[in-house]
Amino acid sequence: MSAPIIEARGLRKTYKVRGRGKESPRTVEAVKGVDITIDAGEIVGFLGPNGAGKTTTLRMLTTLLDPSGGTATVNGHDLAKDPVSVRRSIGYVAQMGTTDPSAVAGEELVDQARLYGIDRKVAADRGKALLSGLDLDGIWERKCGTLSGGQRRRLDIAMGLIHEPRIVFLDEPSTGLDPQSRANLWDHIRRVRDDFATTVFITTHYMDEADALSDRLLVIDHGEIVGKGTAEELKRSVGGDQVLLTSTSADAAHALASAAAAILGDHPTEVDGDVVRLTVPDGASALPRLLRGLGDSHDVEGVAVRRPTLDDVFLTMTGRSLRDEEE
Ligand SMILES: Nc1ncnc2c1ncn2[C@@H]1O[C@H](COP(=O)(O)OP(=O)(O)OP(=O)(O)O)[C@@H](O)[C@H]1O
Repeated sequence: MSAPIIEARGLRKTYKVRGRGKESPRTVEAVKGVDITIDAGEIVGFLGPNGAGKTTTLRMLTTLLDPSGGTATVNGHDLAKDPVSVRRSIGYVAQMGTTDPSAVAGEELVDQARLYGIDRKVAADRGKALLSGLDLDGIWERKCGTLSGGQRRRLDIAMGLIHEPRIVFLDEPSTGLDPQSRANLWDHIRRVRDDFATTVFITTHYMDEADALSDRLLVIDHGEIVGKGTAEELKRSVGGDQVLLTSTSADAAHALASAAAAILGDHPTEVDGDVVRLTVPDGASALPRLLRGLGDSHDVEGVAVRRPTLDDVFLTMTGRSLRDEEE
């Protein structure tokens, strides 16, 4: 196995905040000693509610912010000892983007490449290929301010990739985009990884984004990593799927619950009015077995399988809903 492309141990950031008026200064422990291991070519979603510590972690890993403690290597370079090599090997796409509305898209790309010492002609060729790969053919001469939100975000990503970094950090890339542009952006991010084998580290507070895009997730809350794994693994860790059976009455539901237990074995079961809720490891395979076993002996008016969401994962891990935090 090759060495991880990002490895952080006990990474920590404490902000000192000046008190207002006569208030004494206080400290905010934004990131409390996180361990992060990321392999080359992964798309890793860094999921957490607002204020969880995502941007702070990302700014430390991209050398924009000095850690208060801990160590990290990025692409084999030590964050503290060799920040210049770290910077050269990464692309960073900030939440707000970096393009100037009055600048021409192609010139922005070439100027960005020049910062890395890339020849103008090479930069132009590379920029055009990148724009084409991101479905942005034809915007080379356009002023950045005239592009749609989705086009502008894809141009930001092209800016982050122009020097062919092995890792790109994307901070909340789809904030402010409509659902269709978001899904489209995810396709493009996946394509970047597939075409250029780029490792993608993406912060998000959107569960659907983390779920749809990431190979693996790190869930952060109050500056601590509270979960890691694939979306499937995390969902499985909260106890499985729910099979919902609607019966004809509360009495019938109790009888149905007993019959279900006899067929499927002992699983957590709740009866709520005329609904029976069973928690099983794999709802999709349990349901046909259950219905076959029940036959016509019970009146079942409706069935549903509810798979856990990342919100259920967050709720189980923190006792709070990610959705509440978003609101
Ligand atoms: N410069 C700063 N000075 C003081 N406190 C800060 C500073 N930057 C961030 N914080 C605090 O640190 C904590 C983590 O903030 P951070 O921006 O890393 O969270 P986040 O998960 O990226 O949130 P968001 O999704 O809103 O960007 C929050 O409590 C925030 O208020």
